[in-house]
Amino acid sequence: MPAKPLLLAIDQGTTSSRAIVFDRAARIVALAQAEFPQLYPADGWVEHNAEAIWSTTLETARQALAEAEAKGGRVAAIGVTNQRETTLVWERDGGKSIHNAIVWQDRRTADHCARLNREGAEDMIRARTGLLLDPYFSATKIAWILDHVDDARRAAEAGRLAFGTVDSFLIWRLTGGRVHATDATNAARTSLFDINRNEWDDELLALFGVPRSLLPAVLDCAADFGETDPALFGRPIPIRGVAGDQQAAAIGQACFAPGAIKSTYGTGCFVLTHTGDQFILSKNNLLSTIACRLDGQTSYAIEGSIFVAGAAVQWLRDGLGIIETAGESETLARSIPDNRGVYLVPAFTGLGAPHWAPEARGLICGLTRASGPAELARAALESVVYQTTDLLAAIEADGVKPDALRVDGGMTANAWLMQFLADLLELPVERPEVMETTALGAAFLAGLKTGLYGSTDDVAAIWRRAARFEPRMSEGERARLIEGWRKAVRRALA
Ligand SMILES: Nc1ncnc2c1ncn2[C@@H]1O[C@H](COP(=O)(O)OP(=O)(O)O)[C@@H](O)[C@H]1O
Ligand SMILES: O=P(O)(O)OC[C@H](O)CO
Repeated sequence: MPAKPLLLAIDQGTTSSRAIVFDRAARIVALAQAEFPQLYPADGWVEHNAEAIWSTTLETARQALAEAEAKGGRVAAIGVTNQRETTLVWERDGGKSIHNAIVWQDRRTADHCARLNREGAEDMIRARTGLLLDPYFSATKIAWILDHVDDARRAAEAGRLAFGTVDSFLIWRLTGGRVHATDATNAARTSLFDINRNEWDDELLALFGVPRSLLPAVLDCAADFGETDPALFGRPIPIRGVAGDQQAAAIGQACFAPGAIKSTYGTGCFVLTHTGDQFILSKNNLLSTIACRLDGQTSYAIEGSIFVAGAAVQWLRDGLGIIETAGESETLARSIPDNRGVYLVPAFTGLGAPHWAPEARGLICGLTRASGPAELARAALESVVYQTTDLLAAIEADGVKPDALRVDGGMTANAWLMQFLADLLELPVERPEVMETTALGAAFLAGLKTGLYGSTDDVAAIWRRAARFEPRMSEGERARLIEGWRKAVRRALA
């Protein structure tokens, strides 16, 4: 009998690299994870060492693969998913990165963006890419590397350098420098890719000062990304799926139909709503982006990002010291009957969508002499929910009406929070059995290309719900709580 076919997902995230092997039924067979250092060389700068990204990826992939195959299966293909926007430039000869990776959170190119904004470029960028003009995206990070590393611009123009987001860099390394490719979802986060025409855009390249010779080929999410160098895993393994991590999570949540929506609650929170094969330009400060591209068919999404979600709970633990574990936030929140008028706006690094207010800072209001750890913990958890209600209001104002929210990420372990979320959104909240939805999405893509799954319907049939939270709060109570939050946000913005 042939060995059971397995899929290896490489999930290269902001704080760690993970490798997970799934069987066809989406059961986890093996998992390995390795953290790597965050580098903060100057105020607002965030970098990763390219070799640390590579070595943790290779090490965890080898570990998970060996463990899974020791149990009797055989990895048939690899899917790659990654922190998005993070930018690398490397030498085509030898593959050495010419600078640390500049991470998505890095704000060093704010001036460059402000200049382009003054020149009136934002409308054109928005219409073609669906993105705002912001240092978050790759284009100005590439230009910064070319302008700050000796001889880089000349080398780029001579075709000696390659650019890639993390997926592309890993594919280059995994294939021994034979494949320079990315997928449409990652290309869509660079500000250089026209998501209507599905092509790199010469005017955007000229605007940001990026030579075309640097760019990878853009493939479907389920496609032939080459075979791994046999020296890495003892045999060549096909790479057949790639997607940015938030898009991969939407795929892992089987969000394939217009209106399907997922929210990932990790350090930050990312909400993606599928809008079908229509590119809808958000009129409410959300991003429009590619959800997935399969068989040349592009589907789109509207995305809202919140910078502080689980990070507020980390602050309760590491900043205030009022809890020892993240799970204790739930016990504290449950210990009081309501929020007693206390609100926290966790604008620690400004506010993301739909406010986009980098200058806003956090505030706590409504304190009385009786306020204590329970009120603060409850306010921190509630803030994550209120921010999601702001996003959902913007999504609905863009004309999309979801009928349930699929959630994943570390914070969704908190059942109190999930119930409060359902109550405030007036929407059922669904938590899946497999919480590793990002890795699962990458595995699904590789499985689609290798024929392990015949279609996205096969994938959707595998998705299983573990819990469903139904809204049950009265309308009056809900309106009162949201009004309190809106007042607090107005104060933070002022
Ligand atoms: N029971 C819980 N209640 C509230 N927050 C939690 C709970 N468990 C974990 N978290 C938060 O979830 C985050 C970790 O989630 P994870 O999905 O691993 O994030 P990331 O991928 O961004 O590192 C942390 O910020 C942690 O504080
Ligand atoms: O690595 P994560 O999970 O923090 O995700 C990062 C996002 O892709 C940034 O856009």
